Amino acid sequence: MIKFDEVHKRFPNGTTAVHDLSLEMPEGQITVLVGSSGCGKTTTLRMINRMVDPTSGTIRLAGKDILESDAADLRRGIGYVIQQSGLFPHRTVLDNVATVPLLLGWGRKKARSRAAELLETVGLAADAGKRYPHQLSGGQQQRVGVARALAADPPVLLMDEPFGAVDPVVRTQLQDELLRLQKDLAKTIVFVTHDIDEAVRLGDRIAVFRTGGHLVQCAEPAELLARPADDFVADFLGAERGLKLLSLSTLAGLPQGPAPEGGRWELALDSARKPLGWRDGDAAADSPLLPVRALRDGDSLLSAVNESIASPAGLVARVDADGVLTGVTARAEIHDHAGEAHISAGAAA
Ligand SMILES: Nc1ncnc2c1ncn2[C@@H]1O[C@H](COP(=O)(O)OP(=O)(O)OP(=O)(O)O)[C@@H](O)[C@H]1O
Repeated sequence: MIKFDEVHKRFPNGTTAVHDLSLEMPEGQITVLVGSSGCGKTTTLRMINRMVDPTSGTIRLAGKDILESDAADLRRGIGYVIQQSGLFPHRTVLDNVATVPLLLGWGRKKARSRAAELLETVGLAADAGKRYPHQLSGGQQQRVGVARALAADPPVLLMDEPFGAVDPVVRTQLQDELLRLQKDLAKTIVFVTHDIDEAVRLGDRIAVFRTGGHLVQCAEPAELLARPADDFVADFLGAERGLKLLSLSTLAGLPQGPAPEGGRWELALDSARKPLGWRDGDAAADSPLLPVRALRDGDSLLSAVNESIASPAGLVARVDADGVLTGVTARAEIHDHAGEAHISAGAAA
């Protein structure tokens, strides 16, 4: 969908922000650009909607050289989301989202009804539309920013550190929301972050840059984690690279056995057979239960490793979609499986 061919950007002050970049961003996928500060991610992004023009090289969008398009026309097909949401402070949230449809001549009523629909799509209550941006939390403002970028239904979405300014819990919610939206919308998304966990979570492909605007490696997350191209990429991925890889596999397929009975640890269940906690047979009868975090098949192998360490019984409780116990899996089994998952990711890469 987007193709960079030997693209170079040198600013008038002599800084080379992007160095001979050749990179493809496939249609309907999320390509994440990562790298430390100043390595050229934002410049790369802004060249796609012609906020910055390359010094040399070609960028094609759906096969067409973007320099041949009128910049305003080009931008109509490209949504843009930035860190501070960039909302107009004196317009209501609804009117902020309706901005582009109004510019496209949709008429006020249609533009507003589209805006209201989008606010719901991004998980905001209808009354949020009547408020002004400063009356919303940072996370809510980011949702409005996403809604506004989607307003004209552009095939391409550029997102520059969109969730950088919110706390980790809200950030995870926004990431989940984006993945949920993307399942239905299948936009071509280019997403800039310097958070490698965010990149692994969101990216279909991850492009790692280093200072001077050099692309070092572009690969699917599992390949990147299993086979970093060099020490720079390995360092950037961090010492927990093996654990991050486990975040990409799920528990599905891991055998489970019956919950233990008669030993020291017993799983307390409610009347619907949902796990309540671990009962310690050696403790006084009225002792509180120890916490259990039951996992579903779709949960990651990383959360299973974590729970297997946290579980006093060394067992992970497994539940179905309704939270009802299906069985337990032992710590050793999970660790063996995690090791195998790691080896096969390396071999497949
Ligand atoms: N308009 C400009 N004029 C001169 N130099 C610029 C300009 N814009 C960016 N640069 C420089 O180009 C390099 C790349 O900047 P860019 O913003 O693309 O990096 P980045 O990877 O997005 O960084 P960050 O993560 O800090 O946002 C930096 O050295 C920056 O100082």
